[in-house]
Amino acid sequence: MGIKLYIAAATSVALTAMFFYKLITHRRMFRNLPGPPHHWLFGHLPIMGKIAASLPPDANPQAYAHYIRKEYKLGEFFYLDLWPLTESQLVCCDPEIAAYITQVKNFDKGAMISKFMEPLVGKKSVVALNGAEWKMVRRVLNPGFATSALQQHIPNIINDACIFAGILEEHAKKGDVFPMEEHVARVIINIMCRVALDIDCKAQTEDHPLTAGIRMQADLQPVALLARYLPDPNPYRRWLRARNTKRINKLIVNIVQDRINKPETVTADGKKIKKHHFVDLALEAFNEQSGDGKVTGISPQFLEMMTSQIKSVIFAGHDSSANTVCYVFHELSRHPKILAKVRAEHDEILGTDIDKAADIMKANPALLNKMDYTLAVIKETLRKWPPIAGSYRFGSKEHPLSHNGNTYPTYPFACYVNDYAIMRSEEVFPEPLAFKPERFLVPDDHPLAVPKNAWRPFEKGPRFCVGEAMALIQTKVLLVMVLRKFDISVAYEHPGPEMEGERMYQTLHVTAKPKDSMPARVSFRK
Ligand code: HEM
Repeated sequence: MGIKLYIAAATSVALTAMFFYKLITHRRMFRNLPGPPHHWLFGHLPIMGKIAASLPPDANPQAYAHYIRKEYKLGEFFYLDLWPLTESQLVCCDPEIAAYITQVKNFDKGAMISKFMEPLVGKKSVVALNGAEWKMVRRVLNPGFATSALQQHIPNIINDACIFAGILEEHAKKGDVFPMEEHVARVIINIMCRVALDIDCKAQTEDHPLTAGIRMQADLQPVALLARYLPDPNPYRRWLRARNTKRINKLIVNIVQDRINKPETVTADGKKIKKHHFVDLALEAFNEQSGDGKVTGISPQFLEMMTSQIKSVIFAGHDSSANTVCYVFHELSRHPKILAKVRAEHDEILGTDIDKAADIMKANPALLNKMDYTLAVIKETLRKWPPIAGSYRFGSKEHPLSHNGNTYPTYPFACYVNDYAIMRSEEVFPEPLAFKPERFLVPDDHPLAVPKNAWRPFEKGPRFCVGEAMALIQTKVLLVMVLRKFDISVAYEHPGPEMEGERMYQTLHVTAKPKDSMPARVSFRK
């Protein structure tokens, strides 16, 4: 007994000593590094706490580093000592430093991203993989989202947008207030499922099990501040998530198996019909890489890889796109002159008969490429309201940061390329809180012109968003089908918390979702 006690006491003394040794050496790393005031015992945790307390409790944590930078007048980059809560960070708020990390060196994705995304998309997701495995999966993903494949989907995207317009029409007749994000998310899920899986899950009008599973999984993500860093403390939620994951996986595996067993489709004269759905193109690409030209044994590993990628595109794609559409509606509702210019552009390109717009676009999808002003509006929305704040990368011993003649370590830090801070920076985007689509239309020597590498809502470099083209196409189509028919307004029914005067601030969902899903009212255009 005596010996056991002695061993227990000695172990706890040794563990405490190790903890304090780690604490002191860790905190000392920050002595000469730029950053906000540093506490010898707590590092920057009190600063994080202070900034979090100054914002609404459900504000998306992607904004924290930006507000720390503003509050402490920090420069192009700074360090945050957040151990033991999470990895300590090198926060990058400058386009050129961001380019160094993501475009020039393309540092590996960091651990934070796997922690947050794994419950949604599995262990083998393109979003979190690195090295050769990532390269292989990315090659599999690219063809399904290339512009040539997407062109084939435009008629169906238009059909989904027409159903969405019909749903808004019902709301316009009722004059009710409804959560806009929920409707937009459903139309986008439908589009994603068509493009990725070649299924019409009728997400806008029926409760397909896949739609329900996807929405439920997103809603089960823990959103409290600490839950982003620590394991989910709610065992019931963890169980629900695991059960829902099994259901979603089963649905997707069945779809993939059906596609594998599906006979080749051929034309009357026996030629193979070119495939354009992601699931088929991904299967083809996997086959090519496996070298035998045919999927033979469907191994559990293969199915895990496929399921993970399908979930990745659906989760990475639907939430971010839906949130973007909501913020476009929001900005246009309070900028009537900009809205009038968008409508005028649609009239000019598609004619003034709104009911013919769908057929005209279907007959000539290239018309969407002519909508320069609409594109500028979408880009400005993504600048101000990026659904994903940036990229977490592992620092590298071999590649420190050179800045103004000095060298700074990137290792052992998580390099957080903070696109949110870059795109809301006064020095990079004059009047960052103003909504100015003309930033994207002025010549390079204009004071408003966007500096190189500064607009990065889809990130840049080899790991830029695989769905960028698709996100832009579906957003344009939805705007065309809706804006000339309806006036949309944000309709919070009660006063409540705000961020920088914004009632519709970004909260944490899978990406950055508008507060309370954007309560909205729709009326027929006056
Ligand atoms: C407005 C809509 C969207 C925005 C703002 C957006 C933004 C981003 C950003 C910032 C990243 C990089 C994340 C990081 O480095 O950790 C990313 C990656 C990714 N996005 Fe998107 N995205 C959007 C829509 C989509 C769509 C529609 C898809 C579906 C195809 C998609 C699929 C992906 C995938 C698979 C990755 C991981 C790429 C890789 O690591 O190689 N995204 N997205």
